[in-house]
Amino acid sequence: MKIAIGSDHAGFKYKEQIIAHLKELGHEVKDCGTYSLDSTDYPLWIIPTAEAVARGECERGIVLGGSGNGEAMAANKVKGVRCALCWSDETAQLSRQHNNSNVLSIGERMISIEIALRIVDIWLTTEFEGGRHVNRIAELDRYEAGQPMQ
Ligand SMILES: O=C(CO)[C@H](O)[C@H](O)COP(=O)(O)O
Repeated sequence: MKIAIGSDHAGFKYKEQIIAHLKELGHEVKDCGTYSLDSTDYPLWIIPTAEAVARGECERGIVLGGSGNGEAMAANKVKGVRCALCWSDETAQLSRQHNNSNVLSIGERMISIEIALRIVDIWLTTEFEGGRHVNRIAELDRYEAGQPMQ
């Protein structure tokens, strides 16, 4: 799978470790930065990561920051992106099964690297359930396309 990944300074260390992990698993990685621990603004790196997924260059994306909150917000500004902030096995699993998330957000200051890597593994290998969730996502897509909810 081709995976885009991006972080700010607060997610940089885990980004580097997750890149190594993904490569060990045989995935192709597009590193969208940042490239150092120097303080920076997360939208600069997260939006391009999400855009790589939205335009189909990458199948999935992973974004990281201190909490992962702003990173999820930034990624979800990009049309076609469904970014989920995950902090446990179950949130990672459900973000795929119910939400068909195509971008994963992780907060480096919130969880250990061991949990982060397990979340990545679960998120990459869990399938979307479909069924009742298909229409819910279609409703989001319709709203994103400018159609009224009712
Ligand atoms: O998680 C984040 C956004 O949601 C950022 O990584 C965090 O706000 C950076 O904080 P600081 O500039 O204090 O290192």
